[in-house]
Amino acid sequence: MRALARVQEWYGPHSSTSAEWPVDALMMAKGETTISVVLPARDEESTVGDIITTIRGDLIERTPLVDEILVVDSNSTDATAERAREAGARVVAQNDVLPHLPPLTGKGEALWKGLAASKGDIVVYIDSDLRSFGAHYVTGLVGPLLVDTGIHFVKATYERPYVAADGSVQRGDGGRVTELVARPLLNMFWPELAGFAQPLGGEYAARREVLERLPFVTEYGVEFGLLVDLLQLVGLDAMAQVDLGHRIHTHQPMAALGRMAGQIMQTAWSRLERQGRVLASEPPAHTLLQFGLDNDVALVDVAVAERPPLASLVLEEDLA
Ligand SMILES: O=c1ccn([C@@H]2O[C@H](COP(=O)(O)OP(=O)(O)O[C@H]3O[C@H](CO)[C@@H](O)[C@H](O)[C@H]3O)[C@@H](O)[C@H]2O)c(=O)[nH]1
Ligand SMILES: O=C(O)[C@H](O)COP(=O)(O)O
Repeated sequence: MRALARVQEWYGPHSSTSAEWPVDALMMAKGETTISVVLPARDEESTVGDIITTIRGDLIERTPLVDEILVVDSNSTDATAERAREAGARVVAQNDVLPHLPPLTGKGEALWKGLAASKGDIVVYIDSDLRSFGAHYVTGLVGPLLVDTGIHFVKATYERPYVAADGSVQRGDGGRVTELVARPLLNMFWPELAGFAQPLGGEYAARREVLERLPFVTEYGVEFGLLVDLLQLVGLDAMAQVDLGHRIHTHQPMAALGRMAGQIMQTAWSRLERQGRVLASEPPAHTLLQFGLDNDVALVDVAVAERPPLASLVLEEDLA
């Protein structure tokens, strides 16, 4: 656990640790508020089941804090959907949600479809590749929302080790795109968000009414886009941060992280342009030339698309 006292002033006024949100106290604060946990999952058969089993056992059966567990199967080719169903989640296929819309791809699309397919007043997003998950991830994220009506969004922070293939652990070396791309960009252009220590982390919770008013960038631009757009929509004072201890997940190879970095830079550019802070004489290129170990070369597309706020879609469909 971080020495929170030392970093509290940087984490912002609404910072806490998961230990400050015991489940019994949350049950008293919950009242009629309903809570959905939404897990995007692409080929996560080895981890998704254990995460759901923990949520179901601790936060539905033992203490009924959570009302719904929804897995969005993001075009998996493995047994993700079966493992999730066996463990007790409702599973929807990403492309089966709002099927009249042409499908888009990636994690942002999974999260937007998860919002559309879930019902809770509070939506908690949790990645499905976590190897360090505990029920305190969910209780920590919903705590500030249940007790303070002025808080609309809660983002996790944690220590992120790098776990090498041989099992050796390097403290502080995880989150490479976070440290090399996302945090420098935020510090340059949205310094109010610099206190979010893990801006790319996949664990956060928000009120449905707020999420439905936000556009969702597709692919891996989604977390960066949500943070910047939330700052504009609700302001920093409605955004909280909770320390969940540590986070271990499945590391992607460097080339995949290069593509992720490209998508995040495209997202940052789109927000700078939208906020009138850069004037583009031509749009940024969205191809990335990548070199492999054996001089193999690939030209990949790192463009991101965007889903409109869900509330605007519902309104359009109501009017049609
Ligand atoms: O097309 C996709 C890609 C990923 N995922 C799921 O999204 C989660 C996170 O994806 P992952 O590939 O594990 O991302 P990371 O390498 O862990 O990237 C980090 O940085 C990303 C960019 O901000 C965030 O989206 C991630 O949550 C965060 O963990 C996992 O459950 C995936 O199965 C999908 O559902 N669909
Ligand atoms: O947040 C990040 O930077 C990416 O998830 C990569 O994380 P990793 O370096 O721990 O694989």
